Order: sequence, then C-alpha cells, then structure tokens
Amino acid sequence: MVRFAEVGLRYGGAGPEVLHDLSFALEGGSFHWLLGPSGAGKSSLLRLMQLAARPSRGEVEILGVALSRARRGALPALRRRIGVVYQDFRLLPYLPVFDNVALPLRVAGRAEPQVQADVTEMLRWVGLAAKAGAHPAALSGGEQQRVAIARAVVMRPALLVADEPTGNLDVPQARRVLSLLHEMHRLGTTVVVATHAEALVAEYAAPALRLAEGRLVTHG
Ligand SMILES: Nc1ncnc2c1ncn2[C@@H]1O[C@H](COP(=O)(O)OP(=O)(O)OP(=O)(O)O)[C@@H](O)[C@H]1O
Repeated sequence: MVRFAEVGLRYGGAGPEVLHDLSFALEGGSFHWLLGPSGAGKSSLLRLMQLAARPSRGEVEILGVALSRARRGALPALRRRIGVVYQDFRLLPYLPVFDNVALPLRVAGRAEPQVQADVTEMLRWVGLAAKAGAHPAALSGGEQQRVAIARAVVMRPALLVADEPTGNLDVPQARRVLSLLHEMHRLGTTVVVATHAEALVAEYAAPALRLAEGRLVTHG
C-alpha cells in the first residue's frame, strides 16, 4: 500500500538531507500515527506520501505505484486516490461549505446529481448538513476542519494523510476530528496522522511511525 525503501529527501537539490534512509511498509487499511518533535520531518514525510515532493534517493511506492517508474501523466490519477487534511484547513474562503466539498468531484468531472448526492452524504457524515450554505469564515475551527475532512474523503481515497489536523483545535473539537479519521480507517481507508498531541494519541491506541532528526526511530 505504502512502501518506502531507503528514502532520502533534500529540498532544492543541493540543500541538506532532511529525511534519511527511511524504510517501512504500511499495510492497506492500517491506521498509523506519525510522531516526533518539531523539525523531525513529519510534514516532509507526508509530502512524499501525498506526491507533493519526490524523494532525492530511494524508492517510494504508493498504492502499488513505484514513483521512480511512474510516468508523469499517471500522477494526477494517483493523487486523486490520496486525501489530504492540513492543520490550517485550506478551505476556499469565497466558496460556501457545499462547494468546497464538491470541488474535487467537479474537478474530476462528476455529473451534478452525483455531486449533490455525495456532498450531501459527506456533510451529513461530518455533522454539518445544516451549514452547507455557510462560508468557512462563519464556522468554528473544528467545523472548518470537519469540512476539510469531508472534502478530503468525498473522492473515496484509498490513502488519507493528515498533518497536525488538531493543531488549531480545542480538545473536544480535536476528539471529534480524530473520531472521523478513525471511522475512515474502520471503513477500510489507510490513514496516517502526524501529530504532537500525545494525550490524544494515548486515547487511540494504534501503531506509530516515530521520527527523530529525519530518521525513523520506531515503527509499530
Ligand atoms: N520547503 C522546505 N525547504 C527547505 N527545508 C525545509 C522545507 N520544509 C521543511 N524543511 C526542513 O526540513 C526539516 C523537517 O521539517 P518538517 O516540517 O518536515 O518537520 P516536522 O516534523 O513536520 O515539524 P513540525 O512538527 O514543526 O511541523 C526541518 O529542518 C525544516 O527546516
């Protein structure tokens, strides 16, 4: 599902290597925490998993596709199978909630009746059906993050990665966000969540990838 073999990453070609010799495999349908101190390389590792960066060395295989052998033209279709959630939500402020969630479906050219049905179902799932017409600025942080999760999963991704998804939320909102990510896992999605929130990690026992200074120090 996700396989890294001796992966190194440096930004901008000549910069220092920020990830070193990462080798691990995540089974399809698994849930993993991604832990480590600030600067350890968590966001960089997630960038590789979501195809926003390419490794400087080694092999990254995502959903059965080895990136070193993948044609450039194959990457957009692969990206559509990966959902991403960010700490700062990254909703489009000028679009109502409904259209934010609909965006990936419309970009993919889905028929409008399907868009209406899928978005309505997703907003119901995250508990925000009543806010479909609101703009993001009118929502709390936790609500905005639930919209972002709806947008990330509306294409039914096989892999869902979240980078500090609870970093801007209070504990009750954070719990609600994490329970949605867990539910995606229960439904069969492979989920990786980077976080500093060790107290919440303790509430959800799951295997962890732990990084320190760009190296994997624990897996499992
Ligand atoms: N775009 C970039 N260009 C150059 N260096 C970068 C870039 N992004 C991150 N780095 C460097 O890579 C290293 C790892 O950063 P990264 O953001 O992946 O860590 P992190 O574990 O996610 O940290 P945090 O928990 O603070 O978000 C750091 O030394 C950082 O300065």
